[in-house]
Amino acid sequence: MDMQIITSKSEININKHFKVSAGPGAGKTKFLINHIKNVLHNSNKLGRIRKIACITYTNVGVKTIIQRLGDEIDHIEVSTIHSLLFTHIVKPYLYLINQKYEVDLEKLDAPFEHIVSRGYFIKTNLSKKYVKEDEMKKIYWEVNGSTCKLSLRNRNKDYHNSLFKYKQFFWEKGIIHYEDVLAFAWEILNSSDKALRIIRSKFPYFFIDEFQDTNPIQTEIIKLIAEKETTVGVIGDKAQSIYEFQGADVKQFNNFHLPGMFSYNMEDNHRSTENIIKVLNKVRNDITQRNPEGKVGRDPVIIIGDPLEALLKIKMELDEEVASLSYSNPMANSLRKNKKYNKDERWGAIESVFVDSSNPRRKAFISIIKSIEYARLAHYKDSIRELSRHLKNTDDFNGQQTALKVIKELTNDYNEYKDSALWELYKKIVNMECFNFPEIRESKKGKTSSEIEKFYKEHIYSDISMCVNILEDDTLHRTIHKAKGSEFDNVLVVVNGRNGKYNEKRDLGFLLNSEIEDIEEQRVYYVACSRAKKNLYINIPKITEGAKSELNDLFTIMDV
Ligand SMILES: Nc1ncnc2c1ncn2[C@@H]1O[C@H](COP(=O)(O)OP(=O)(O)OP(=O)(O)O)[C@@H](O)[C@H]1O
Repeated sequence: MDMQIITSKSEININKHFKVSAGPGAGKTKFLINHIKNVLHNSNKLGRIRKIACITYTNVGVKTIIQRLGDEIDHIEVSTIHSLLFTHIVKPYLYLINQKYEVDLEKLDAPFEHIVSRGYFIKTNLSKKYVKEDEMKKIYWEVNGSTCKLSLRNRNKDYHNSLFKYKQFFWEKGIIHYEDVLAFAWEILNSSDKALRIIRSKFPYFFIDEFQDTNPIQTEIIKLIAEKETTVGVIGDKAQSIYEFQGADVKQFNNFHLPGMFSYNMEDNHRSTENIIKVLNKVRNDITQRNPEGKVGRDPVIIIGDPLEALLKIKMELDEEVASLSYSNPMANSLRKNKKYNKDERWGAIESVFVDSSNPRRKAFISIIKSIEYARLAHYKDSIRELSRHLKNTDDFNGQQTALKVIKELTNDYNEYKDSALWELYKKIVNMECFNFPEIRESKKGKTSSEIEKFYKEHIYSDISMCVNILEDDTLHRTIHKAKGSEFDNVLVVVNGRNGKYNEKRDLGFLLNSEIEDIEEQRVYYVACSRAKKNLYINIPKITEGAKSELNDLFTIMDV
């Protein structure tokens, strides 16, 4: 079938599978909203328990779509793929395949992000096979015959049995990870006609936004569901595929085809000004976007110097809100907290920077810090969930009531410990007597302190808390990965290099020598730039004369 050009307002056949491909700001999400309304008004397949499944990549995306649907949310389930599959397939039907996995079904509540457990890793024989603990972040599932198999990214060897054993330590506690949800759901649907029939009958329409970041198992699940009864629609943009590290594979979107499927394209960019679209068109070779509303603004700016100073300067000049989009969590947190990013410090995920020889204490402390930071952003659900699993005693509400009390106290007293050594928070926590971990033996006067005592006494709370990854970040200062699908009037894109080491050829490559089809990092910066409606700023630490003359005609170049 040929590709047809549509706009976000076009009406298409509601009972045919479809795929929409288009660049940023083309109106894909707007089209999806209009299409859902079209289905709601014209389909006779919907009912009280027969709904449209509308899948988006993050919970922030879910919120956006719900807002954009307005009052018309009956007969629609807007959800992330993990949440939908967990609720409708894994939770009710895991028992069908659980003989093999032995998940504690009584304790199974909701899926978790996989955080590498040193304790469980040590209990496997993986280190004897020269697998490093850190590599466990790269664990993934792939379809293998009628079941799924565990592997490690970038490793060809078969580690399935050992990885399975590692995972079982979580499963026997009722903990399953997001990646497990997809694997379990696929296996259930592949082996149970009943489960497949039920999901098709619950969802006669299945639409998926941001499909360029689908992973191979998700694609297989969608194909199974689409075989009959359910109409599937996928929407995406190959240049916005930025989750390769989580197993997303853009080929899945490019090659996605269903029998009888219609393919559509959209050509315009309704979001940004002509000046910004010119930059986007320079980065991208496969399409040239137009600016149908003729929006014109100021030239984008390359601003050289410290990111926080750049942000403050732009805010002052525009006298408007400015969103900052960074590659790493610590940088995003630093701009949100108005605290300078120090590239000489050891930045990284909190799990990798937090040092403590006692595993229960380390885990509890990481959770306590995460929980405080989530609560400060009013993400109370995540905050309570993080904390309640470390409490000494549970209550009638699975520890949630006690967790809430603790969180309230810790957030009220935030100013007392935020700029002090972690030791302040540690003493506070010990006094609360709510957690179950061994206390740190403090050194006597004049004696050398242990590494652990030093760590707690030499690290400032606010530095460590910068390493917390905000799960569902809807603040103005986020990582680029969390800005997918969003848009802001004014955007500052922070390009500060890998681990604070800036290399112009590599880091500004998306503007100087674009290879976005091959280099994910360049796509990430492309996505960031395309979030801007009115004003785009790109912050870099320095610039060469060569780059200046190359970028002069599209950008204003200035120092902080
Ligand atoms: N036909 C249109 N006329 C005017 N504005 C439109 C039209 N279609 C979309 N828009 C506006 O353009 C902006 C981008 O639309 P939308 O978010 O749907 O694009 P998208 O293709 O999903 O973007 P991305 O992939 O970059 O997240 C939104 O502010 C939307 O309201």
